[in-house]
Amino acid sequence: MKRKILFLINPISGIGKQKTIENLLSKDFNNEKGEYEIQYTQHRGHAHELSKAAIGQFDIVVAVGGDGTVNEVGSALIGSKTAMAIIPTGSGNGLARYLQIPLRINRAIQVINEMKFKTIDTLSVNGQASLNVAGIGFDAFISHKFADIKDRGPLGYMKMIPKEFANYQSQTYTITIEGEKYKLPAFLLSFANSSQWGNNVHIAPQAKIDDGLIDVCIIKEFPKFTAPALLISLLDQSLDQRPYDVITRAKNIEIECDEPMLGHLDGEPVKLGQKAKIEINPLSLKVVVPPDDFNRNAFFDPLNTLKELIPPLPHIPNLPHLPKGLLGNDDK
Ligand SMILES: Nc1ncnc2c1ncn2[C@@H]1O[C@H](COP(=O)(O)OP(=O)(O)OP(=O)(O)O)[C@@H](O)[C@H]1O
Repeated sequence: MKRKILFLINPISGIGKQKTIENLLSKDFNNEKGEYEIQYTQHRGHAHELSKAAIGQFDIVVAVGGDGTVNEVGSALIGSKTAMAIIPTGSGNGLARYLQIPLRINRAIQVINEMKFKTIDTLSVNGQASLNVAGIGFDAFISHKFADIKDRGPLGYMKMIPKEFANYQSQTYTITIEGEKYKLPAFLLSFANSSQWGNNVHIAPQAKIDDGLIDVCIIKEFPKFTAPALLISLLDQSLDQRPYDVITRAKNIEIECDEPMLGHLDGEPVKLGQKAKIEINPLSLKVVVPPDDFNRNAFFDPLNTLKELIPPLPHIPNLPHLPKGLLGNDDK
């Protein structure tokens, strides 16, 4: 069966890799599997509008961009039969990396040729969708700053984060997880559907995208000189082993704060007000993923080969409640 595919290209995402896509599509897209159309997004929100209009007209909408573009496309397709595919050309590409979609455009096109589908969970934050990771606190503050700069790409983040970190003040939040309330100062609160923000920075190393649960990560206020240890644990996927931070799983979370909260949905800045309600929407979005042996059959990649030699971390069981000892009863 030939499928109808719409490529939506965000021309400002990342560092401009997407400029080669029309050439690569004419070379690498398998015309026996489908026929495609291409549209370029013209403004923020345009990919969402075009994706909504594509439901019933197209079988697959391809987000060619970063997590912001993926959020716009995926949020429009939730609950529909139209699937989302990704060609990662953004700055972080968190969801694409989690789903093991190659970062090289020609390889990502070959994934689409394979037409393998999977259904994933999505999150809702005050009624707005997040597909990868949503958050409140320092990461949200960075997403608001990043939205205003022209210097995109991973380097843009690397320049901005240390500068903003030096002056950032943690806020106190009241957190209700599955009916239990906690009050504490936190550097950031993350609500993870996949395991990573992007660029292989893992906020929730054990998160599974189809388990019907949100991995809630609370990074408590900490002395700034201990930041390198936190950074290492984010990079080597060991945040869940640090005694200072809390990762638990839940279907519903409520966050309250005396000040209006800045939030982000997949890296896109949002204003949340003084109350945020986060819920899981289980198995609500159809996506295109690589077949199991796709990356194994790729050309020899020494870094990937090395990664495969490292045994995976054991899967932690679901934790119904926050470990109270960690937060201290005075915080309740
Ligand atoms: N033509 C356009 N002009 C300006 N902004 C656009 C245009 N098309 C899309 N956008 C917006 O660009 C923003 C950034 O896109 P995207 O998130 O895909 O890239 P990125 O930020 O470089 O990558 P990542 O999210 O992976 O870090 C999104 O908010 C999107 O809505």
